[in-house]
Amino acid sequence: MSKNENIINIKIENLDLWYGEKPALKDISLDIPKNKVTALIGPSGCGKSTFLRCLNRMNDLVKTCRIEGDVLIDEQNIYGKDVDVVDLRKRVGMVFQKPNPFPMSVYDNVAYGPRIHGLSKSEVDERVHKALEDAALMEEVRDRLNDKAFSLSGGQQQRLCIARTLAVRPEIILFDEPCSALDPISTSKIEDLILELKKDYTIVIVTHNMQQAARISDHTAFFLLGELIEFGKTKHIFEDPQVKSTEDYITGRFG
Ligand SMILES: Nc1ncnc2c1ncn2[C@@H]1O[C@H](COP(=O)(O)OP(=O)(O)OP(=O)(O)O)[C@@H](O)[C@H]1O
Repeated sequence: MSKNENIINIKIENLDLWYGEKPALKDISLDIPKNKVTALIGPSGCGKSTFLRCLNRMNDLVKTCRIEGDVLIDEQNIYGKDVDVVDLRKRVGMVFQKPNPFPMSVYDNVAYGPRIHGLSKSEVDERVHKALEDAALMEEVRDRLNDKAFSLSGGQQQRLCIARTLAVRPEIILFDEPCSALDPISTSKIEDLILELKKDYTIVIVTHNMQQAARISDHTAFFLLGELIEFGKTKHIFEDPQVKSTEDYITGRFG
């Protein structure tokens, strides 16, 4: 058993969310363990991305969105009045479905966050190199640091976005279907990387790919129509689900 086996990193309590009048999340309670990969699965529109975005308050950007309930990170309520959202998003990084590098060089993409946070030139340089190494991209871009980020392949761009996230040293990384725009080889590289990253980070990933959830996650949460139907160790969810709708979904009977 690893030293962090029982440490809860994110505690979600009775979370409800509405877009206008329409409920999108209903009374979700869930404990996300530290240094593990937690997968969020469920059919399209069930609220996975909405739930993920609650964890770094990305839904604050949606005017019609209203949230009730608590999200505690290391026991601090991130919806509390005194919370600095910029600081929160530094602690909780996010990688999106489509690689979204900035229109600048490979180096500047990764240096962007550390520069904004006021680090010195040598500190920035160290962060960029470490992040590119940790994102398993350095070998491929060592001689291309000044090239435009858009000149990289899709899979390389996604690892660049991961490096950009790592460079600000978050504690938690949220992945919203990070492989859906990638080919199988790039997907496998990102999966290997996620398994490597969980040693240092808590990871929450939305995926439509059942095999991917089974391969890389320690815990799986199954959502349906805005409700959390079942949550548990991935092995249990996939081999011995307790709820019929979970079984129907993972065996491909709907969704
Ligand atoms: N900005 C928004 N404004 C209004 N409704 C939204 C908004 N974002 C999502 N919704 C609605 O909330 C519900 C949940 O959407 P969400 O994107 O979280 O689901 P999902 O499970 O991630 O879906 P998918 O797998 O297709 O990405 C859907 O009915 C969706 O239409």
